[in-house]
Amino acid sequence: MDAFRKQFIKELNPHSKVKKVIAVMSGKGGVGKSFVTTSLAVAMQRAGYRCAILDADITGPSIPASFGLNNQTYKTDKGIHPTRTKTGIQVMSLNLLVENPSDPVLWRGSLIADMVTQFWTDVYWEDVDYMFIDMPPGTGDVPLTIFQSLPVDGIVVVTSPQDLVTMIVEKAVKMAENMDIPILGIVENMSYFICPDCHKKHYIFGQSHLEEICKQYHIEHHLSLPLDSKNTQYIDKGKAELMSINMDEILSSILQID
Ligand SMILES: Nc1ncnc2c1ncn2[C@@H]1O[C@H](COP(=O)(O)OP(=O)(O)OP(=O)(O)O)[C@@H](O)[C@H]1O
Repeated sequence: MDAFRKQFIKELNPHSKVKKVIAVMSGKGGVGKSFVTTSLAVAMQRAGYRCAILDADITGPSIPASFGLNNQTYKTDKGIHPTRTKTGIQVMSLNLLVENPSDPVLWRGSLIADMVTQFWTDVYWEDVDYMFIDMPPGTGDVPLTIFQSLPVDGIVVVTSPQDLVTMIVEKAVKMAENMDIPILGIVENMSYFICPDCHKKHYIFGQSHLEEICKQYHIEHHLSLPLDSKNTQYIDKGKAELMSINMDEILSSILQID
């Protein structure tokens, strides 16, 4: 990281240990960024690494529900302890701190960015190999502040196959480039659907533009994920850790960070 960027980075809680930080971002909402964050953390934890999820999607925090987590945080002299999932993934989210998770968060951007920064400075993250940040959607003020405040080692961009999204994903890729943070891969979510009756692949949102984008921006790793109702059900029931999605293409890129 260059000296200019370093001066804005906030100090991690001195009791915490976090080796690598991966931000999962999308150019716009509704592409399944939280789903991909969850899938990456589950797959990486299954591969034997100690993982954490920092839920920075403050206005739509869906990570705790996908693991069936309720308010189980507590505070000691080391800081606020994150909640652990059944397989031991450490999770911190605003929804674990508020009394009523369905209350809307009516905060200005600066307050949201402050909250996320506090998840870095005040939470006690215990021996984390890979922390995944579920970023707020888009390329606006809040994601920008988070990228400037936290030492992100790499970015995974999530997209969906509509034509319109191509332009928006380019915005996300360019934002990463401008900040000089490497793009570890692009995940095209809901890329296709396999019909359970005829077993044919259907491209319900249209043809993919993933390869063109990756070629244009020299991004080596990309992955297309199907829309699979079995996985929606696992998430809805709070059993994300039972999903089996092959994320190897992106995991291998993450594992290459020095
Ligand atoms: N590939 C997929 N297969 C099955 N279900 C999916 C898939 N991607 C997302 N979903 C489901 O769709 C719903 C919305 O996904 P998610 O919460 O990740 O996205 P979002 O909040 O709308 O978008 P984002 O996180 O990009 O702002 C969730 O119930 C999730 O489980």
